[in-house]
Amino acid sequence: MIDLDGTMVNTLGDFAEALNRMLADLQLPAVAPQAIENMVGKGSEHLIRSVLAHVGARNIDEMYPQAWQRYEHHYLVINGQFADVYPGVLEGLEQLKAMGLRMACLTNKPLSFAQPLLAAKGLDGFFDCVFGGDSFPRKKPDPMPLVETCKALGSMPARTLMVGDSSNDAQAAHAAGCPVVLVSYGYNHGQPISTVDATAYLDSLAQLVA
Ligand SMILES: O=C(O)COP(=O)(O)O
Ligand SMILES: [Mg+2]
Repeated sequence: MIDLDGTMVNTLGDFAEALNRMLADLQLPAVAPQAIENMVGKGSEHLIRSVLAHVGARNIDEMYPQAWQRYEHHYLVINGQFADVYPGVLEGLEQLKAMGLRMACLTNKPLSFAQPLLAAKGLDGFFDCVFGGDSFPRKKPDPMPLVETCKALGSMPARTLMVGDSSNDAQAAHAAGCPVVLVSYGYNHGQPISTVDATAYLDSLAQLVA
């Protein structure tokens, strides 16, 4: 099970672009990409609410439905244009595929954002299934998405590796009973990844099989 944002694709540019187009529509000030980095990983609603609070919006609950509608519109237009696959990802996925392993992409991103992004970056062919933050009633760090993904893969949690970039992924994996490997270059809410308990830490997905 491989996470998407911060693990396979650096989507910070996409988030910044879609959020700033949303903020312009709402006549609110823009946000810097560095400020967004710490807010990514807990799904779109958390991200939008955090950004609205960051720019000093009032009545966030009232504004939220329109903010989400503008964000979704803009995100789907720009999806992948300001995002890059991290070095070593393609190599790592090819190595895993060559071992005959079944693979799932498991992200908190909405499924309607995740699928076209994987396709645009040429990563969709590696995965037997793709699940988003809206595929199950609860998101990571809840263990539910991992438990359900293991079922879809036909694999026991204890024999199913989660690969991610944040404490969200690790917490969900621990609770689901899955081993977890974390990459050092992702987002992790602004905290060093070494502060999060994991089976191993990698600087590149190309190191995973070794
Ligand atoms: O919070 C998001 O939208 C996505 O985050 P994830 O791909 O790291 O799960
Ligand atoms: Mg992530």
